Amino acid sequence: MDSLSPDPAALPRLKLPSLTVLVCGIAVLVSLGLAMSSSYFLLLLTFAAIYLLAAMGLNVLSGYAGIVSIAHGAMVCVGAYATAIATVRYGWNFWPAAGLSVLVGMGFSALLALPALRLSSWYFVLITIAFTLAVTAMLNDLRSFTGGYGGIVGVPMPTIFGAKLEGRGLFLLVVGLVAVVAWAQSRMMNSRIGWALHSIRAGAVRAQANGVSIHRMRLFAFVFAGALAGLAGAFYASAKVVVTPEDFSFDFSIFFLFVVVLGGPARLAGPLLGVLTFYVLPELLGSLKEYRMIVYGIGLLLFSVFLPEGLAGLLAALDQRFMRRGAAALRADAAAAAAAKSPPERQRVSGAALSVRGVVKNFGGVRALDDVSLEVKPGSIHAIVGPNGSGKTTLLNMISGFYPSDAGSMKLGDSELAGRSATAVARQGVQRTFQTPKLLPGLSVLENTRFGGYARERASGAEIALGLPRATRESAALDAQAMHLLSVVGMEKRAGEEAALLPHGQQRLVEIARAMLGEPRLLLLDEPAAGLSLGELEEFGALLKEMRRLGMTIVMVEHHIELVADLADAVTVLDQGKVLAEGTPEEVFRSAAVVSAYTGAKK
Ligand SMILES: Nc1ncnc2c1ncn2[C@@H]1O[C@H](COP(=O)(O)OP(=O)(O)OP(=O)(O)O)[C@@H](O)[C@H]1O
Repeated sequence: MDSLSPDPAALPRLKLPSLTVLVCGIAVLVSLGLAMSSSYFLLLLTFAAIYLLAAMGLNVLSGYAGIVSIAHGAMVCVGAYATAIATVRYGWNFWPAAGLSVLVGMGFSALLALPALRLSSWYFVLITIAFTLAVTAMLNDLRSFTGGYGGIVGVPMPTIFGAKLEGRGLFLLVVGLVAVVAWAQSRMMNSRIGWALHSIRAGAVRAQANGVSIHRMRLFAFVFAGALAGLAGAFYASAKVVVTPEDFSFDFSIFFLFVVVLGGPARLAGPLLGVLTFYVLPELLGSLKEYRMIVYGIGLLLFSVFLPEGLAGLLAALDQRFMRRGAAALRADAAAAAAAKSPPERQRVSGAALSVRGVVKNFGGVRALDDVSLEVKPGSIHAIVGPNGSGKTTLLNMISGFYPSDAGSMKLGDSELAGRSATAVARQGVQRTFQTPKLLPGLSVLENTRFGGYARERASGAEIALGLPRATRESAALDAQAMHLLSVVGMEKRAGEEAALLPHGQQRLVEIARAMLGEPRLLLLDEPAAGLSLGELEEFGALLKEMRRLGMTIVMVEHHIELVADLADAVTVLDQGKVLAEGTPEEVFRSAAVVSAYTGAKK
């Protein structure tokens, strides 16, 4: 067996059957729609598909990006009114009106994004509530435009080649759109876009360290959700023929959040399962309809205790129990096959010099770094050592842009790093690992490693969503490179497994592979050897030497003195925020001052 092939005995458990569930669910919906002769049921299923379209948008915003919005129903409402006003008052055809609804949904959603980029989540939730109430109030107040309480009557059906789509035709059209959106969404969420959203949800640090612009990604999530809400609104108006403020009461907005949360947030099949269980089922069981809000409340209580990952999470767990191969494992297989077929060459890296001069950092009254300077030569390994609390991690956090400096300069090659955000520093070619590994939970080893290539990917979001050749080629090539790097750190056999479940030492190796895929000009490692066994330590040392041979510049904070003595070209010793000594390992570790700082012995 090729060394890159995953070991079948350690094959990962199946993960995320979400796409399969979604495809089957859509197939069931279509079959039901085709079999139904009752126009009531057909209309019910049409509304289910419309709600699904809207909920899929909210899943990106609240599920994948983790931004809780209660204003989604209000977005559907503005979309519905945009189509109603354009068609009924101005005589537009349905299609341009639906286009307008999409734009209006995107516009309102982008407006709502502005406070979300600045406020804490609680304040933002309050703003979404206020927005929902304001939209409802406006519907009544702007009577001449919206028709007030009576609403707007006579919204036309869509037409295709002159033929009106009613009943089954409208149903199939909406389900067709749902299928297209689901297909595009599954591509996006299994690419750098989905990983970037995931990293924001998992904590800004992970996102910034990979060069993700948090503002841009959040704005994308808002605009995407707004577009789908607007489109769903257009179909809602058309299917209903009449829109009134009553349709868009407050519980309409809450309904979408329930559907996403109880269906399974950040899972492709979540909204489908949510709509089927919390809309179609209560409607079919007639009497339950009256008690819908009570059903939601009880559902929320039970789910929060027993099924925090929603219905889709339950399916994934069952799946994990009974099946062995899944999307993550299959992706790892494909990457292994590609890497084995044409092994990516280990290319030379153009490591940059790092020059830190007079850096100062205060935390309140604590001076964590006091006039610290160091020079790191390109293509060398520079170790930073010192007793606990001497400022080593603070220095790495400042170089990588996570802490602003109070004074001093930090230059990578010719570019100044001081004053730049962590995202900008990562995009300058600085990659880092953390004392406690920060991998993306729920994603495989390969996917986590692939995320390291985020800033290198050139295919646009649209190319990824549509699966255009450049995006597919680029993704496959990076998958193969990631697999190769995993083999370099000895983790290739675990490529399809969930990274966050591995022992810490192995997670650290995955983090190093992730950082290497970014082809960094400077690699910062924070205690990389912690938790490694003796054998792993030896392999790790060899790996760092190989990286240096390829030209990478490495700065590592490390307590393991033997490893530092074996690897480092230069060492800087920090003590109480000051540079205590610098030089080669031999010079530094012979210094009486250094021995005293470590042992507490008198000089
Ligand atoms: N975010 C922070 N807020 C307040 N004080 C901080 C913060 N980060 C670090 N410090 C303080 O700055 C000093 C240096 O801490 P730092 O974590 O950089 O040390 P270190 O050398 O990396 O220690 P260790 O080897 O234990 O990781 C300590 O006194 C610490 O308490």
